[in-house]
Amino acid sequence: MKKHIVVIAGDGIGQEVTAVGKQVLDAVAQKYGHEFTYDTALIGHAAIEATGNPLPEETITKSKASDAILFGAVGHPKYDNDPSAKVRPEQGLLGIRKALGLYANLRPIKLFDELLGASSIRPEILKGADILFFRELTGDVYFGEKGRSDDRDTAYDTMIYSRYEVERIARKAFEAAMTRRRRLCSVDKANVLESSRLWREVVQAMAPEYPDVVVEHQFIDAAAMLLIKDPRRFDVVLTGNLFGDILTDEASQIAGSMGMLASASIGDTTGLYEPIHGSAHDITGKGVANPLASILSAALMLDISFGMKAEAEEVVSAVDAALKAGYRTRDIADADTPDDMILGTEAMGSQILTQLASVAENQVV
Ligand SMILES: NC(=O)c1ccc[n+]([C@@H]2O[C@H](COP(=O)([O-])OP(=O)(O)OC[C@H]3O[C@@H](n4cnc5c(N)ncnc54)[C@H](O)[C@@H]3O)[C@@H](O)[C@H]2O)c1
Ligand SMILES: CC(C)[C@H](C(=O)O)[C@@H](O)C(=O)O
Ligand SMILES: [Mg+2]
Repeated sequence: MKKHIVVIAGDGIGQEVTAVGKQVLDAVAQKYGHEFTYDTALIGHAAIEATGNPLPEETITKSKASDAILFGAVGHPKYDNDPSAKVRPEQGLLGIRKALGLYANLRPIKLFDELLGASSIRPEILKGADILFFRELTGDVYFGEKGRSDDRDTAYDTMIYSRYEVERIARKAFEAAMTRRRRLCSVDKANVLESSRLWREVVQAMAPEYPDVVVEHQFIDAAAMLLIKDPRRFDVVLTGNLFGDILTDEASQIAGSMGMLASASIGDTTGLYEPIHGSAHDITGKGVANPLASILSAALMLDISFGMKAEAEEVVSAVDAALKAGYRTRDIADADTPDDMILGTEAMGSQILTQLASVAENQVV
C-alpha cells in the first residue's frame, strides 16, 4: 500500500521521539512491502523562529494533502514564562486541530503488565486497567471567545459547546464502547456549568440508541478521584476538551508515565497521531525521552488511518516484547531495574526495531 505521511516533529523532545516513531513506520513498511513517503512541516516554536508564524500555511496545505500526520510536540520555556506573549507555539497545535477538523482525540490508557511496578498506584488496583478516552478537541473553553477588559484587569474565556459538537464526539464514543466492554462514562460539571448541562442532556438523549451500553455520568472532580482509586471501573470515557486534557495526564500514571501515552486526533480529514506529552524542556537534548508514546502513536496511525491492523498489532507486540525483556527508559524504570537496562531514546528505538524484526518473522508468511 502506498501512503504519504507528513512528519511534524515540532519542539523539544518532539524532535527526538518523532525521529524514532518514523523509524518504526519505515521498518513496518519495509517488512510488509508498503511504500511510505514522507514530507516534513514546521509548527510551534520552530515555525515561529523560521517564519514568525506557529502554523505556517504550508503546514496546513501539506497536512491536508497527506494520508496521515505524525506529530511530536510544541512548546518552549520562553513562552511558558511570558504570559503576555502574543504569538505562542501552542497556537500551532490548536490551529492545526481546528484547520483539519480533528474533533475526536482518542487517548488509550493501556497498562503493559510489565510496568505494574513503574506506577505509584498499587499494582492490585491497576492490573488489567484499559481505558479509552474520547476527548473533544475543537471546542470548549479552548476555542470560545476570550479577552481582557480595557484596563486589562479582568480576563475571560468562554466555555461553549453546541449540540452538534457534543453529538458527533459522543457518537464515536458510543460506537467504540460497543466494540469494547460496553461501558461509557461521560464526564462533565453539570452541577455548575451550563455547557455541561447541554453535554449531559445530549448524551442522555443518545443513550437509548445504544441499549447495550451501560452509561454513567460523573462530575469531573469525582472522575479525577475515581480514576486513581479504581481505574478498572472505566472502559470508554467521554469528555470535553479541557477536562479530557487534565484527566488524561492524570491517567498517564495508570500507564506508568507520560512517555507511554499515544493519541489519535481524527475528524473529517487527515488523522494526526501524537503522544499526549509536551516538549518536556526539562529533559530536552539529554537523549532520555521515552519514545514509546510516539511509537504507539505510529501504531494508531497504521490501524486507524491505514486500516493496517496486523501491522499495528505487531508494533504493540514489539513494545510489549521489549518491556518483557526488561528494557526501560528512565521514566518507566523502577528501583529493581539494573542500570544497564535503562536505555536512552535512540537505544529504546533500536530495541523496538529489533523486537519488530523478530515478531514480524514469526507472523509474516
Ligand atoms: N501536545 C503538545 O504538544 C503538548 C502537550 C503538553 C504540553 N505541551 C507544552 O510542552 C511544554 C512543557 O509542558 P509540561 O512540562 O507541562 O508537560 P510535558 O508533557 O512536556 O512534561 C511533563 C513531565 O513529563 C515528563 N515527560 C513528558 N514526556 C516524556 C517522555 N516522552 N519521556 C519521559 N518523560 C516525559 C517531562 O520530563 C516532565 O517532567 C509547555 O510549553 C507546554 O505548553 C505541549
Ligand atoms: C499544548 C496544549 C495546547 C495541548 C492541549 O491542551 O490540548 C496539550 O496539553 C495536549 O494535551 O495536547
Ligand atoms: Mg495536555
